[in-house]
Amino acid sequence: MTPPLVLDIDGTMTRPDDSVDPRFFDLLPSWDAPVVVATGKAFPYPVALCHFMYVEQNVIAENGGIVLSGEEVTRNGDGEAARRVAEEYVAAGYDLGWGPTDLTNRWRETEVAVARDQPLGPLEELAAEHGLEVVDTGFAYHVKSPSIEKGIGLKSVAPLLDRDPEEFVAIGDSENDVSTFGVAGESYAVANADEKAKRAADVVLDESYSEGTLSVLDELRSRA
Ligand SMILES: O=C(O)COP(=O)(O)O
Ligand SMILES: [Mg+2]
Repeated sequence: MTPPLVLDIDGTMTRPDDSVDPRFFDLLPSWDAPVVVATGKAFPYPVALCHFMYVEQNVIAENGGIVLSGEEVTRNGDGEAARRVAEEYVAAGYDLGWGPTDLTNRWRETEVAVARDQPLGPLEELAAEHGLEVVDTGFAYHVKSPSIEKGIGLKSVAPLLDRDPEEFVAIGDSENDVSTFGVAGESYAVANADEKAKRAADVVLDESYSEGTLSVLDELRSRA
């Protein structure tokens, strides 16, 4: 029996150029267990990814700020506080770093993302003043509620899929996957993962990015 999966997107389903590896479009629709996409990205991104991969929309977005399974959507976290941090950060002369369109925050509801080329110190200070934290995913700084994590999202999605969280195999690349690794029964960090993810994972893979993730899926299928 192939196990249910909880997969991170950036750094895990993607190739080094940040594109999603097209092999998942062939592999995941026929995976005979639930597949949950768990990401720090704004909600529309993973929903669209599942739609175009023709995979059921089981999504943990915004690091657990929004959780979707079937028709059920739950929103958590203090988006208002995160937006106040962003306003004060910009008022202090800094920039969120995404340019005039800033789609990543326009579609984000429960946290704020800041580009990694922006100053981190002042952002962390402002976040702490508002009871929030900053998580570095290797792709962006996320200003978020400390109590919201992907792992908590997995605990809420699993029963909706008639599964225990421990049945899931988790694959990820950064500190925002550590909580998922703690909840899933089996966890893998791709070779490009940050130190926190590598320390938290059961296994650190030799291969990076989607190559690493696909090697795990191949192995899981051979077990079935
Ligand atoms: O949005 C990010 O910064 C990272 O996204 P991820 O959690 O899918 O790696
Ligand atoms: Mg990632």
